[in-house]
Amino acid sequence: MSTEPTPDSTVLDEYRDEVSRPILRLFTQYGRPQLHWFTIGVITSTLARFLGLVPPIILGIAIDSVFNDDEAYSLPLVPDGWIPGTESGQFWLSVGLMGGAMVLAAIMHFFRMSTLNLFSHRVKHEVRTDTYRTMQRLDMDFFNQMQTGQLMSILNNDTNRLELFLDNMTDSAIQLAVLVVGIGGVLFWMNWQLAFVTLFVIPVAALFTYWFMSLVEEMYVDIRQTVGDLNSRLENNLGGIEVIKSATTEEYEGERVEDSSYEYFRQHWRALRMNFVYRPGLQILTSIAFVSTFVVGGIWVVSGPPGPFTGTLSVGELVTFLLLTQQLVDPLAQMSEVIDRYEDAKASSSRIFALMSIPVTIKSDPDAADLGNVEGRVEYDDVTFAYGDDEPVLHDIDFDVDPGQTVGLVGPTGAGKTTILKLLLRLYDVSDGEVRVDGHDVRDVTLDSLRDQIGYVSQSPFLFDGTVEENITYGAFDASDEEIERAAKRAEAHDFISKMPEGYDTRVGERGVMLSGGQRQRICIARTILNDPAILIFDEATSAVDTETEMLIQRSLDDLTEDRTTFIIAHRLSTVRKADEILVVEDGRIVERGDHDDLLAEDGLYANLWSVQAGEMDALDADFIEQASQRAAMGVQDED
Ligand SMILES: Nc1ncnc2c1ncn2[C@@H]1O[C@H](COP(=O)(O)OP(=O)(O)OP(=O)(O)O)[C@@H](O)[C@H]1O
Repeated sequence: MSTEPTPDSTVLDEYRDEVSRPILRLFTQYGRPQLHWFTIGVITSTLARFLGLVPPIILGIAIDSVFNDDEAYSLPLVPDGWIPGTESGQFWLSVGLMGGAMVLAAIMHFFRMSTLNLFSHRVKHEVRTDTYRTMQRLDMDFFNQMQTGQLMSILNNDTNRLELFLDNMTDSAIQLAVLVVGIGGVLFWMNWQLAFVTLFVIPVAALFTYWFMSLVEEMYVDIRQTVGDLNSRLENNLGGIEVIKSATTEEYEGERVEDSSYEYFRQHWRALRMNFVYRPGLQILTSIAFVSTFVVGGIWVVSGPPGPFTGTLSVGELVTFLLLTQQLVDPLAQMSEVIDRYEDAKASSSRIFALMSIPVTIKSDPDAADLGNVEGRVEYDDVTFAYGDDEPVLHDIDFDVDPGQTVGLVGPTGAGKTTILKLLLRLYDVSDGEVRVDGHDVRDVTLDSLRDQIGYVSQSPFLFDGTVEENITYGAFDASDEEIERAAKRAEAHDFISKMPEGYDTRVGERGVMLSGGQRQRICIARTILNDPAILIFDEATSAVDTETEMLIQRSLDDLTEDRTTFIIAHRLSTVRKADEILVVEDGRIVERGDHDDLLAEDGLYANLWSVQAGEMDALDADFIEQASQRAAMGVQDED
């Protein structure tokens, strides 16, 4: 069974170790704004528990004074003048007081549950939204290392654990505190000697609990981590279900899920086994308290004070003692659940706070200026870049682009083309050198104002689950129907959208699965056009559409790109042949630059790539080549 730490567990562990007192922090940071609900919850819970003590006390008094006639009827905190003189009056007073206390306790329980649940749900809501907001601002490096399933597990499972802890545990802890203090007080007030017999278990239970907590703390951290690992595995597999089916690896994946699930089971079982010792242990302790009280009290009532004890004990007092002891037994035995939830919540909140304390390096400087509307001059000044601590993938990248120019980036796969443009969006910061837009270093302007000026159609177009229209208007939410349609027409998307059953209202499915790759690309292009940025980046944006559609898209984008700085990354060299300048990237360096004709004349890598593409066509069917050359010739004539 694999217990290798996942990369994301090491990222989180690093920061988790620095999180101190996560539960206290949870209360101070997120509980404070909801303090009023918490306070009402604590007060009503306390009152409800105290009211719960009234019936046994009244019952004891009634047994001794009304039924046995041993003692005068007297109630604590009630002046004797208020008490009826007749036995039947005292009987009905007892009934009324017990009934009243029970009804009041029920009302208090209603308020206790409503307020504590409101408190815990609000805290959970705040923690979850805050964690999400913080998380989405973290650096791309972080997302590269973390698994989506782990993040989902923090946002969902861990925050749910907090809620479970906050409502149930707060209530149980209050119950326990009130009962220990309240019952302890009443027992001491009634008969301090017998109270010692009943309550000696409390310090023993506290020591036992401390021992248990110190043993299970780390186990709960491991459990939370394995839940995340299992989530990641499931998330990965569901995302790759097509690959699994086509590679017929269902059996293999079934085993991998089984391994992850078994690991979760194993970790959980470890903690549960400890619980199996702790829980009955507590039960034994509380039973000892009950039985000892019964034995000592019983002997006392029947044949006078045993051993070192002195004074008298009535039957009513013993009944009250036993009923109250019984009330203490259950909550004490439930302590294990409280501890369980507490440790779980502690592990969860330390993961949440660890995530929140991860430093963000790609952020707007406090003195950062607003970039405003730009002309579109872009300069790369001797840029070197490495992902994380890896070897640099870009070296001495140096080029200038005038406003309105179109620049093509070509080169072998993995050469660094996409990375170059990610630096312009400031998804990563350069290791050395500078990237400037209109003369401003991208690190000196606010991130939002920079990214607002840039439209990026990525290599793997991403659509949100929603309608076509929602996807096109993403980021330009108040665009009119005409604007949406115009953008779609320019992206050559309007025709296929109109043919869909519900047109622009057609749902695209998760990640746009109900559309073809080319359709997804065109919707992403329409989205970018609608946002109307000054700088456009098309990263293999038309790689999934056929050459004819690509030509049509290019033609309709011509006037759009005319006065905007445009970067086009393409493997299909015909896509960039019209560019003002083409940068040929190889192994993270710009090895050639110039326009199409210059580069062909240079007879270097570009010319080779061009011949390879032409060479591939030689190997194709003669008819197709004939038609394709005619189309290519048409495209060239158009360009001319
Ligand atoms: N997030 C990342 N973390 C670490 N290395 C990365 C990451 N993304 C890319 N790389 C590496 O950086 C190098 C350049 O990748 P990049 O995606 O920029 O190449 P590219 O020229 O755009 O390739 P392609 O044409 O296949 O899209 C590659 O060696 C790649 O493995």
